[in-house]
Amino acid sequence: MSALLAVDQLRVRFGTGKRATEVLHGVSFEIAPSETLGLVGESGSGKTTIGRTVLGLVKAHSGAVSFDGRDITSAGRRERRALAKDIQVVFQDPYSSLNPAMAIGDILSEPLIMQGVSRRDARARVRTLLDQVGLPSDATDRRPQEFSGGQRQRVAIARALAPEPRLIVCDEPVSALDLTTQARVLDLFAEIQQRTGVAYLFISHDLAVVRHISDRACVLYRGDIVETGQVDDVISRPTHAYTRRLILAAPVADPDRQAERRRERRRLLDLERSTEAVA
Ligand SMILES: Nc1ncnc2c1ncn2[C@@H]1O[C@H](COP(=O)(O)OP(=O)(O)OP(=O)(O)O)[C@@H](O)[C@H]1O
Repeated sequence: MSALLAVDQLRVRFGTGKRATEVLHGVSFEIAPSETLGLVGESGSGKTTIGRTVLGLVKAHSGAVSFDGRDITSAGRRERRALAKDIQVVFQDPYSSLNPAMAIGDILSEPLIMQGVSRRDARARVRTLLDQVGLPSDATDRRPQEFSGGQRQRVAIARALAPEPRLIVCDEPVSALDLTTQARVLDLFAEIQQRTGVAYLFISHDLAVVRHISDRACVLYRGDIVETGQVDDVISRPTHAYTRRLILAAPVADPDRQAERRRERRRLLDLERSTEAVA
């Protein structure tokens, strides 16, 4: 695989001196062009920190992150600006990620104009973007608060697509949406990938969501990747106890099976705790 993004032995620490805490302990993975890599793990495992490091918002303590062969970790301001076109982001909360004072047309055209695109071309591009994410063209004059959560997330996706990026970091982009809207937005991500060839680093705590969208998946546990593979293999043949627990945590309709899964999850958790106590 020739990697679009390569993360190699990434360590991230927050704080300094005695107060420094390491939250990523040497994480490595790659994403190929047009591929979706799902990054799954419980709250606090370090998923967002990985995404923010890829976006250049968090400094690596050691290790390397390279995009298309260029080292991102040591990129200066000018290189960062160039990379910002190639690597975009969609955040979890469509309510706080869009400026409520701006009309959708301005939200989408402003970054293009800042890149030197003429106002006229930017307007035409905004119409195409709205069409691509399934929003009506009259959305340009309306403000974010006039839209539902799912529609706002479509605007956020359109904004990420505007500079024609090659990678989008999707940080829990459907977690704030109801289940039906989640499925529609996930389908939109897949459709956009087919059309544009963009790659995704898809961060989620939800294994079902990761399974729906990803080609491969990495399981992150307390700052370490404990499992990597084709998403169906990771789910059908988990090798790490934490992955097994994660799978058992997903709800099933049958109450007897649900109770059985709960017991098995508790057993694995007790086993893990007793192993930690011995260590
Ligand atoms: N700026 C920061 N300063 C200090 N600690 C931080 C900072 N950002 C994150 N952390 C800590 O790093 C750890 C990993 O956080 P991170 O947000 O990456 O986890 P996560 O897996 O994305 O969790 P969640 O799903 O809850 O967002 C947590 O213990 C968090 O408190």
